[in-house]
Amino acid sequence: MSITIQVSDLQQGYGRTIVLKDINLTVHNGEILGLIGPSGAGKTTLVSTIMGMLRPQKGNVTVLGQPMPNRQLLGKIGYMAQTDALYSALTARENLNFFGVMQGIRAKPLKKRISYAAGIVNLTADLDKFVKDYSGGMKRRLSLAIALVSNPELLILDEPTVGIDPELRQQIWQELHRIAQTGKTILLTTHVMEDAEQSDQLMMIRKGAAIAQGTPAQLIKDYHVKTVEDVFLKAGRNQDAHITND
Ligand SMILES: Nc1ncnc2c1ncn2[C@@H]1O[C@H](COP(=O)(O)OP(=O)(O)OP(=O)(O)O)[C@@H](O)[C@H]1O
Repeated sequence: MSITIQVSDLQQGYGRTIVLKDINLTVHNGEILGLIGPSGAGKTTLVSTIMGMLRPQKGNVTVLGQPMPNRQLLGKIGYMAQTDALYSALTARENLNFFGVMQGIRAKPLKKRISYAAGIVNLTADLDKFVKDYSGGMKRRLSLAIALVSNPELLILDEPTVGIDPELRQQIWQELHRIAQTGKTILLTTHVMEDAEQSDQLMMIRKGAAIAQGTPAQLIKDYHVKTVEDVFLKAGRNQDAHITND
């Protein structure tokens, strides 16, 4: 297995504010890494740094062996942001087409990829509706379809399952596992424990620090608890005890 993402001794923040400290992370191809943590923990900041949208304050980030930021790699990364960046005056199909063309996909394969991506997120019947008439959940699904359209080496999904019903969530997870099995790497952020349980590897972030890392099964074993949620709660208590003792 080769390494898709390598983060070494990362410190990141905005201006003088430090948001993340001492972050080390290795994600291999074919793996799904779940970043889990409470609101404001620094998940999006880490994802943005891996994408190359933010330059590390300290430390290094490489993606597919290249130091980030690196514009040339953007074509190999599919990104679903937390807030939907869609053209509401266009139809869903036109949005998919636009982003596909931006990624350099030729017309014939793009048509196929649009059918595939729309199918995964159950939007086939709504492809020709204007995005302004979409519900919030439909917009999330369309954003996910856009991230899937180019079949990228690395798929980065910021809270992909928000506003998505349990049945469709299951279907999306099946597809994410299938994509990973083809050797692609997936990084996603979530608040949802079911998503965490589905990930191959987890990184729990709280108050800007990585408080636990490993496979869900290993973490449950190491923390002597029954669920991933319990791991998170216990790791959080340990962190607070450390902060109080320092
Ligand atoms: N552009 C910015 N300028 C200044 N501070 C920021 C900026 N973006 C985020 N922050 C701060 O950085 C911290 C981490 O934010 P971040 O969005 O990374 O958290 P998160 O874990 O993704 O949260 P959520 O789950 O709510 O999306 C927060 O305190 C936030 O206020």
